[in-house]
Amino acid sequence: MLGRLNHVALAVPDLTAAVAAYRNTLGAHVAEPLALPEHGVTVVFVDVGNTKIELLEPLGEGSPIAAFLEKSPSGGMHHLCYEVEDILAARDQLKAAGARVLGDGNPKLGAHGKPVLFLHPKDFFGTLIELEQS
Ligand SMILES: CC[C@H](C(=O)O)C(=O)SCCNC(=O)CCNC(=O)[C@H](O)C(C)(C)COP(=O)(O)OP(=O)(O)OC[C@H]1O[C@@H](n2cnc3c(N)ncnc32)[C@H](O)[C@@H]1OP(=O)(O)O
Ligand SMILES: [Co+2]
Repeated sequence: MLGRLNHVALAVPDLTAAVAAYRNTLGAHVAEPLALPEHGVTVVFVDVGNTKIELLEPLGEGSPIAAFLEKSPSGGMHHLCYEVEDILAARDQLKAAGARVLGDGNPKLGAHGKPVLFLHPKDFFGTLIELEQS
């Protein structure tokens, strides 16, 4: 089922500061911020060659990462995103195996304009998993 690691997401309290640190201190290739109001975040992708780092900042009320940042005010690793060839087949296989698919279970378009789903962190040893259709 799992393909390549598409990105590792880091929730940050201040996206501007995180972009400056990655661009200037770490010398990384940093893309422009992308507001995703339907997901309650603003994201910036950092290309590190073999995968991407997704820097996430809350956007608007009720952001799904607000509670995470309340628990970890300086930020932290938020989720891993794996690519899957067929996200609906993957979803059905995971549900049949008893995994919890978050939301209404239907894929939404993510930051790359491809369908994504999330799996509950409690079902995967404390790590929030995102699946993105490759
Ligand atoms: C899709 C656009 C973009 C992209 O890449 O294309 C993105 O990635 S957007 C990313 C932001 N969107 C999401 O994260 C959507 C999925 N997330 C959720 O549905 C919630 O955040 C959820 C259910 C994971 C947690 O919700 P909430 O924080 O309100 O619930 P709790 O505080 O009750 O947490 C329950 C339990 O889970 C632990 N938890 C929460 N978040 C994480 C996390 N990121 N990693 C690991 N564990 C997490 C939390 O600590 C609670 O544990 P407990 O031991 O019960 O205290
Ligand atoms: Co993501």
